[in-house]
Amino acid sequence: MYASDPNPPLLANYAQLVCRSGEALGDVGRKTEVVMKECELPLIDLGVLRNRNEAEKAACVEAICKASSEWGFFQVVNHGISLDLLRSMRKEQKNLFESSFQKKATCGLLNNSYRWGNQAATDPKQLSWSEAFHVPLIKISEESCYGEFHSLRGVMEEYAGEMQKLAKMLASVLVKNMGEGKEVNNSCDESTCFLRLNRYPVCPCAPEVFGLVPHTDSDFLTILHQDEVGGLQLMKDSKWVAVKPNQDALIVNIGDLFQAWSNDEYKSVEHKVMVNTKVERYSIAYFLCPSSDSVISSYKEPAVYKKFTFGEYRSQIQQDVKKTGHKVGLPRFLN
Ligand SMILES: C=C1C[C@]23C[C@@]1(O)CC[C@H]2[C@@]12CC[C@H](O)[C@@](C)(C(=O)O1)[C@H]2[C@@H]3C(=O)O
Ligand SMILES: O=C(O)CCC(=O)C(=O)O
Ligand SMILES: [Fe+2]
Repeated sequence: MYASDPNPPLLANYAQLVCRSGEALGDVGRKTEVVMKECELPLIDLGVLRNRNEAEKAACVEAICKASSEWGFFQVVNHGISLDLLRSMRKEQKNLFESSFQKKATCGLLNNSYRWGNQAATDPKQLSWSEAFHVPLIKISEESCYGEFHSLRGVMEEYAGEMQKLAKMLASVLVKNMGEGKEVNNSCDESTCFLRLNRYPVCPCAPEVFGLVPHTDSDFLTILHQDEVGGLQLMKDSKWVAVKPNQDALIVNIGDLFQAWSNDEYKSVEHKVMVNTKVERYSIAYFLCPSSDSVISSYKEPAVYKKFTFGEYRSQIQQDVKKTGHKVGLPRFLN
């Protein structure tokens, strides 16, 4: 590795895993040989919610809730976030990831939130061929997070603010549809939410290695801004389908907390990222999370899941990942 090499030592990590587990890639490789069907996620025009036509507004709300139940995923256009801001954020993200692995890993950037691969993996199927900065929103305004990357700060602050507004608006639509008096908004703020900048380097072992291992998100909902490369896949009717990138749209997905609160009405769907041998990929995810002491319980009886706090949920996940190498998630809390 050269001192200026931007890539984390994923190949060495991977080779070590293949030797340690003593197995060929088996399953992972075979499954991905199947040619994927590309799907267009339900497309929702949020511009409608800003106009005065009540019937159109009601139809838009219905479309959001239907997609959240049937897909757990949808894409939104006319979301109110300027395309210039999305472009600037992407440019800054690339500039940051182009710096050396050494710098990203050791210079305390973005609250020391840099991570790569999966150091806890004991099996090639648990490896994620990617690097990320997983940043608490509350740190985004701190100058000390940016080192030499001065221009990233303003853009990231604006981006996080806009994502926060959009996520809360969508959450409020979903909550109102459940007929709930409660609001998600009170427990989610700058001190509880996260922005995750992802980079998926070119992978010589593609498609046998995941860019990001199959998982559900552990939050209320996620807003994803992906580039034009593609690679995101989700479970639909027990099959993996590939999401067709749309540069005008942001992708929204339901997380575990909304699934539990809505008593399985909204679905937190498993998704993963595939990598390829030719071109790197970038994405940014915004996670709408509550405080650790927030209680998550079904809005109606009989409840599918036991009551839990977000803190309890997260520590159970960490414990499972440590013990078994993968997240168990909601099934741990079934009644
Ligand atoms: C090894 C893991 C880290 C992760 C939980 C997991 O078991 C599998 C997916 C990872 C992921 C991806 C999306 C989110 O960024 C995240 C916070 C989550 O809920 O699942 C991470 C987890 C993590 O980074 O701790
Ligand atoms: O990069 C992507 O498309 C998905 C990222 C993701 O699932 C995550 O960060 O939780
Ligand atoms: Fe995810």
